[in-house]
Amino acid sequence: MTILEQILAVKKQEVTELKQTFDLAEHPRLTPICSFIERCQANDQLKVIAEFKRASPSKGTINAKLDPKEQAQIYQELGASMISVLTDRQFFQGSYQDLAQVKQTVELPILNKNFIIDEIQIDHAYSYGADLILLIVASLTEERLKQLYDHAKKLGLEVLVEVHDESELKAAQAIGAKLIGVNNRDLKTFKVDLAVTERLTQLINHDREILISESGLQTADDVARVKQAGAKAILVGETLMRSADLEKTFQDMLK
Ligand SMILES: O=P(O)(O)OC[C@@H](O)[C@@H](O)c1c[nH]c2ccccc12
Repeated sequence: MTILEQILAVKKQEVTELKQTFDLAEHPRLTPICSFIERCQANDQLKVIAEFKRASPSKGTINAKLDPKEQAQIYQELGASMISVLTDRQFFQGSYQDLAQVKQTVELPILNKNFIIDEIQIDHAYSYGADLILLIVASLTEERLKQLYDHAKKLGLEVLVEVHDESELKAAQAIGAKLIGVNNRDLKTFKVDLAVTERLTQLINHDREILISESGLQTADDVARVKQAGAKAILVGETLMRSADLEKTFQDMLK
């Protein structure tokens, strides 16, 4: 079994549990939804999506000591346009508590990073204050992708649709996705290659689709490369979570 298959098996169990324990009607959302798309449309500046990620299956523990509220506050002060919060417990050491705390701390859109396979997970994320959810094309059939996308939109959420190759990009475009995340990391092999962004950008309709380059970005050269390729935003996790001087790391990456 690949890691992705292992993760999806755990998600199936979580969905069964959630269906028994969680009901959106009993946990209404209290905060309005904060749009990322509007921020992207406001100006041409490259947007930074800063991620809170304690661990990952490919890297193990990245940084288990950081407090999500403090980290999110610093991300906001340094100019991040959105915060991404991993909420998977088993593989990424995250939680919905982290998400709720980040949402309470900052005035930025919050992206819930998880492996969504069922509507109940979307309801749950919505209830905890997520403004955007992630849908990973590689882990869904085209039919489920469309159903989950429509469910999220009905709640008023924005959806980041993640792709890694041409056929996945086609599937994202077929459902009308506006926010397209090109993951430079292959979720099956964990290999990172920024050429994935450079390849897929050519198939994107940049007038109506927003390209977000995700994963493996470390240096100013990396950032310049995906920006040059047409990325409107970058999603950075590990580099920020390992940084001992976030101000310098932001400056270094964006110079
Ligand atoms: O830590 P990195 O290499 O900067 O990557 C961040 C982000 O792109 C990565 O965490 C990610 C991209 N797609 C995902 C899907 C699920 C979990 C995590 C991810």
